[in-house]
This record gives sequence, structure tokens and C-alpha cells, in this order.
Amino acid sequence: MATFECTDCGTVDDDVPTRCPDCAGVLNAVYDYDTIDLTQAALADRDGTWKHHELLPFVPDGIGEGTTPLVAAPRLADELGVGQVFIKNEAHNPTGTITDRAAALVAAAAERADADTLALPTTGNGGQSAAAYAARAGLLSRSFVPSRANFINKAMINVHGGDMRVVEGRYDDAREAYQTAREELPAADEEAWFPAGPFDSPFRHEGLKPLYYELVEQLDWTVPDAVVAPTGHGEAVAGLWKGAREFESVGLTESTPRLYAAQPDGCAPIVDALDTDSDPEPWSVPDTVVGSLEIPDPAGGLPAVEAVRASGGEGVAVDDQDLLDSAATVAQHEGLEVSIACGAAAAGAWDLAEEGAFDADDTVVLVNTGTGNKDADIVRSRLMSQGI
Ligand SMILES: N[C@@H](CCOP(=O)(O)O)C(=O)O
Repeated sequence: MATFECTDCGTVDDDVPTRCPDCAGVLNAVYDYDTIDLTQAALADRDGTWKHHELLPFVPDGIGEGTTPLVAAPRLADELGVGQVFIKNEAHNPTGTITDRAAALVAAAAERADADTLALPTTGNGGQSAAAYAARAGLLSRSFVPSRANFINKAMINVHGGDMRVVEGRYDDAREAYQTAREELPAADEEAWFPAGPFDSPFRHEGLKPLYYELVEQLDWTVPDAVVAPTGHGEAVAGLWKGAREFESVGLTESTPRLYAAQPDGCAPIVDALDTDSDPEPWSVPDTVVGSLEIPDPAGGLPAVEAVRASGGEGVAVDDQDLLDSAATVAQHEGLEVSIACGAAAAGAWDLAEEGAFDADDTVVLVNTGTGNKDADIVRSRLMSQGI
């Protein structure tokens, strides 16, 4: 059974909370790991991404999220000069993105809280996921989306029946519009809107940690040496680290991987904090082609920085041109259509390899956060500008 602990003041709540009732800090689900009896053999007999139910607050119904392929990338391994590279391919989620994992648990939490609406500011993917999972649960979704968001995200929010407010500008403009709308809600409606944005509740980052559980089992219970994850709000990195610590706590593994947070250099507050050994500061002029990673003031900046630091990894910031080229290289060398966010992880892995961050026998996992289809026009434009 989970209780929820504030990462700022330590207050514990055992209801279905969103932020800390005392200080509005970020909450984390905590479990009594000493009482959890999980073995590799027992897990081999279970199916599905939510099979580690002892390590979850509850199990959502789901629509096929998770259990995504871990695909070997031998040419990348050669190019990086490491033992093995794998790509955890989150493109296989129902709406083609890692955020489906988060939305599945958030929708289940909203039902338990008797809310009727998932409400969030989003760069696009989170809104599409929320719209899909809200539809499945018979809830409404209200997404506040910047005008620059991906066409497919916006179209599919509509197709799922979600309410969408397109806000002129970038993610911070959408977030401001969301906050204003929340503040203007009549008191009677406040409870109806379940906050479904990153770190607005303990459930989104909690929903991401099975990604780590899966990849360890897919590697035949070997802990990878390094995981490189595209990083915006820090949800994926925080979820990966929590999963890694938990598997170690319950005795399923004996070590944890080094985590590397990859961000575009046009918006890299988490990498900057890691490089300067400080807390994340809002990025003043965000400007990157990767809309889903253009998060100047990440909701999970501190948890992400702490996770990367504790893991022994580091941050890596990459140029837009390099990350687009890297997404195309993964498509051309490994046949996988990855998001341009994953292009940041791939470009980051090349930079990390060059600086000697990996050993020759390392197993390195890159997280592909979503389908390349949503970004096809951007990568294609880059290739055309090179005359390809
Ligand atoms: N959500 C992003 C990728 C990962 O970002 P983070 O917010 O979990 O750090 C996406 O949709 O591409």
C-alpha cells in the first residue's frame, strides 16, 4: 500500500492527493519496502506493465500502455564504442508517447478522487495522452496547448473529444493560461478538475517507473550501465531513478544505472544545474525545435537533478541540428522512427561517448519517448536543407 510523502516538508497523506496539503510541495508515493516480497520467478509468471502491483498505489485498467520493446541497436553500439546499445521504444504506446504511462495512472487517480476532468498545461503529447485516457475513463479532458504544438497532438486531442485551448506562444504561455483558468474556477468546480500536469500529483512520475522495471527484465535481469533520457520536466528521469532505487530496495537488483539527462541547448535548465552544481533556475530565452522539451521552468527540475546526481550520471546539452541529424541517423542505421526528443538522447550519447563517459563494455539504453511520425516534417525539412 502506498502513502504519499511531501518531498519538501515530509508531510504524509494516505488519501488520493495532488500536491502537499501543507506546503503545496511535490508528493512521492512511498511503500514499506521491507514487507514487499517480489522475486524474479514470481514476476516471470505475470503479464503487463502494471504487474508490479506491490510497487504501485493502484492498478489502472489501461489501454495497452507500456510493455514496450527494448530494441538492440548494434550499429549505434559500434559507433559509440560500447558493448551494447538498446532503445526502449515508447513509440509503441497507444498514442505513441511515454506520457501514456503517466496518463493511465492519473486517470485512475482522478476517478478515485471523484473528479470529472483531467486538466493540464501541455506541450502536446501529455494533452493527447490525457484526452485518450480521459475518454476511456468517461472523464473530460481540458488541455492548454501552446500554438507551436505539434499538429497531430492538437488534432488527436480533438479526435478523443478533449477540450483544447490553444494559447498563442510557447509552453509557459499555456501554463499561465491554465493557472489563470484554475484560479477563476468557481469554488464548487475546483474538485472537479484533477490536475493532470507533470508533478501536479504523485501519479504521473509514479506511472513512468515501470519503464525501468521492464527494461531490467528485458535485459534478463541485468542492470544497464547507463540510461540516456530526453528531459523536459524531468518526469522520465525521476521515474527511472525511483524504479531503479525500488528494484534495489526490494532485492530484485543489486545496483543502479548511471542516468544521463539530455536537453536541447536552447532550453537546458536541468543540464545547466548539473553542470554548475546548483539548483535549476528558469531558462530565460527558451528556443529549440523540440517543443516537447522546451520547458524553461521544469516542474520536476530538482527531483530530476537529484536523481541524475545520485546515479553518478550527468547532463548533456545538444544543438538542434545535431539532434535532428541524430534522429535521422537512428532511422537510417537502426530502422527506428524516433521522436526528435530521442534525437537529443542519441546526440547526447555521441557527445558522452566522445568525452569518455562510457566504458568499452558498457550497456547503454536510450529512451525513445515517442513516435517519429509526429516530427516527420521537422526532420524532413532538415534533410532537405542539406540537399538530401
Ligand atoms: N515528455 C517528453 C519527454 C520526456 O520529458 P520529461 O518531461 O519526462 O522530462 C515528451 O513528450 O517527449
